[in-house]
Amino acid sequence: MTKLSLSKEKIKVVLLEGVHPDAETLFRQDGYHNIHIYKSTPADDELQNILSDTHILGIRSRTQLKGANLAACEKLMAVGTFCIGTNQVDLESCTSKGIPVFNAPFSNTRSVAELVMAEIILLLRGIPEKNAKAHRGQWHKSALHSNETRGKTLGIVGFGHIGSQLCILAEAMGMQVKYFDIENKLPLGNSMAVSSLEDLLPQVDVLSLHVPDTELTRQMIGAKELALLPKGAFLVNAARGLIVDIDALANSLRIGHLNGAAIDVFPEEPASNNDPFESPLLEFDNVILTPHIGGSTQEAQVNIANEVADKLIKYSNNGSTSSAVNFPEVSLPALHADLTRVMHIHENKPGMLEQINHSFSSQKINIAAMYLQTLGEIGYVIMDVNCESSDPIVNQLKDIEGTIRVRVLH
Ligand SMILES: NC(=O)c1ccc[n+]([C@@H]2O[C@H](COP(=O)([O-])OP(=O)(O)OC[C@H]3O[C@@H](n4cnc5c(N)ncnc54)[C@H](O)[C@@H]3O)[C@@H](O)[C@H]2O)c1
Ligand SMILES: O=C(O)[C@H](O)COP(=O)(O)O
Repeated sequence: MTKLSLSKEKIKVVLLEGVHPDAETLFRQDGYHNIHIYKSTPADDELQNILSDTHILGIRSRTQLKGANLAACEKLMAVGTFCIGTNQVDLESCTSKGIPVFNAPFSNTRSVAELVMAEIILLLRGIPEKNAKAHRGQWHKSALHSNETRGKTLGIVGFGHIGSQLCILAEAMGMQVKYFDIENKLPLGNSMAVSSLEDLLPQVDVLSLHVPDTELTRQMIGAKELALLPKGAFLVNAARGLIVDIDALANSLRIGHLNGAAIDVFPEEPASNNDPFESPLLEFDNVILTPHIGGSTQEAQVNIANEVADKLIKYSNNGSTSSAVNFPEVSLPALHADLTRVMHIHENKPGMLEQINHSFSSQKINIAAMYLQTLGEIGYVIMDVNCESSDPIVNQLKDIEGTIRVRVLH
């Protein structure tokens, strides 16, 4: 069995934010027992303390791994975001520290699309308002502003995994789908691409957002864009809170321009279920408010736990970085019993390989196999070698200027 330079007993795995227990099970089955589980994100001081000796960290969308938190991660080897989004992590800093970040790019796609489809039906029937009134003892039987989905136009912003999955569900319900994406995307079924957001907005009955949180998407739906939607339209946001100007949305609902909304994500979200939730949208009966649960189904959480834990374990056990979001991707075979695997993460600049090769030849170490991949500023080279002790070569490799990290498997 392959031995890690740091034994599995010593590798500290921290799983925050109630990551599904299947992840812990997978780590334990593989021999990792130094596992620490937290239901939410600890407060900043405690978090920094926890992170100071953590080797493998699992988070969901809430924990911010930036600035001081990331600076506290002196021993961090790999990060798993047990969700789709990775905007909560400073990916550039992770890369420059030689830390690969893994996510689950489509394990909760279906869950989000189903929730959004359900919300579209409820909004078009005016259910949120009728439900709220019924809870207050008011009977509101009326067909006014109550419509079928069939024949209505759904505008989708971001035609990626979730947007396109939603398109399939919406078309099955008889909706006409029009979408805007910054990339050229294949129109599925009868859907039609629209060349700009401004062109899309006036054409839709319901607008649903499925873009990541980036500099380009932050506040992409503000007062101007809301005004371009037809009077009586609906907005759904199950993407990220900062994509919509929430005050402009509240204003549009207040003046009766929008007829309702379904919002799952907010510019500021409570750190845990014990913290209060505040939003300018609380006053509106015609708004469905959900606590960022688009991907929170048993099916999705089980899939995510297994997918991300598996990627983290593979990286720790054999160095594979397949589907890392910020790192050169290398898929490695199992290490031959007679060999030692030396993994060298370095700044991607001319002359590195020459120096690495020279280190091995000067110590008369035969290289049995070599794998190399680079991505932007970073290079990752893996050598399976014949050597009695790895300490001398590791020390020599660490001395090469531009070396970020060296790991060894026996
Ligand atoms: N509410 C939840 O629980 C939940 C669950 C999963 C994902 N999400 C959010 O949903 C987002 C989308 O998920 P996905 O899996 O579909 O991602 P994806 O990467 O598959 O698709 C995103 C699409 O948005 C497009 N895009 C990016 N910038 C754009 C811009 N400025 N204008 C127009 N299009 C743009 C991309 O080209 C891509 O096609 C995630 O980034 C995440 O933030 C939320
Ligand atoms: O990015 C995601 O996948 C969603 O926002 C879900 O995040 P969560 O796991 O924190 O609910």
